[in-house]
Amino acid sequence: MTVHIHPAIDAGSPPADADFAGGTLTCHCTTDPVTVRIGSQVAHNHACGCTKCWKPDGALFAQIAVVSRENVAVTANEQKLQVTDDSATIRRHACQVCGVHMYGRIENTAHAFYGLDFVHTELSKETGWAPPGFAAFVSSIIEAGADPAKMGEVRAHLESIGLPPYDVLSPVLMDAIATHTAKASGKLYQGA
Ligand SMILES: N[C@@H](CCC(=O)N[C@@H](CSCO)C(=O)NCC(=O)O)C(=O)O
Ligand SMILES: [Zn+2]
Ligand SMILES: [Zn+2]
Repeated sequence: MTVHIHPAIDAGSPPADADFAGGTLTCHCTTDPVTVRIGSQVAHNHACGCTKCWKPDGALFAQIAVVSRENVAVTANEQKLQVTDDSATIRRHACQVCGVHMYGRIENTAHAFYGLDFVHTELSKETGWAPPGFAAFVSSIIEAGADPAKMGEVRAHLESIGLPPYDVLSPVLMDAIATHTAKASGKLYQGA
């Protein structure tokens, strides 16, 4: 079986451009598309298997990265955006017409990732974005209907294309969350 992860990832991601300063994300509407200007490079780009992140039709995974919220600006047709789930930590702003998620924002100031927005770089025509470096929430693809018997094959394929598979986030991000929690509870000195 050939495993298809995501069209942009299957095609092979171009390398990051060291001087890359961002680009414009455009939704899939053929008329009056929503556009979002990203004013910097992104970080922690990854394949995400969770059920909440937007995936192109037929894709097993989403491709999603983070960027400082001050570098995210809706530049056209903002009236078409609606939050998919008000109760989610990440408030995903989706085009109501085509369904594409344009950015996800954390409004909880106490959250470890407050200040970061979640974006799908494949919505931009520019090249030079940081490519995905790992796969997160891999087991979650089962929740979306993937065959549990195929998980060994999916994980082996992710490894083979340089995306180490994790069932939560990457160790770097999980350590960042735990550090934030430990500082908040006083187990770790705030200045560490
Ligand atoms: N099994 C669940 C997991 C969903 C989940 O926790 N997703 C993560 C990662 S999204 C980007 O990497 C998360 O942080 N979610 C918070 C939120 O969505 O608000 C499932 O698959 O649904
Ligand atoms: Zn749209
Ligand atoms: Zn996700």
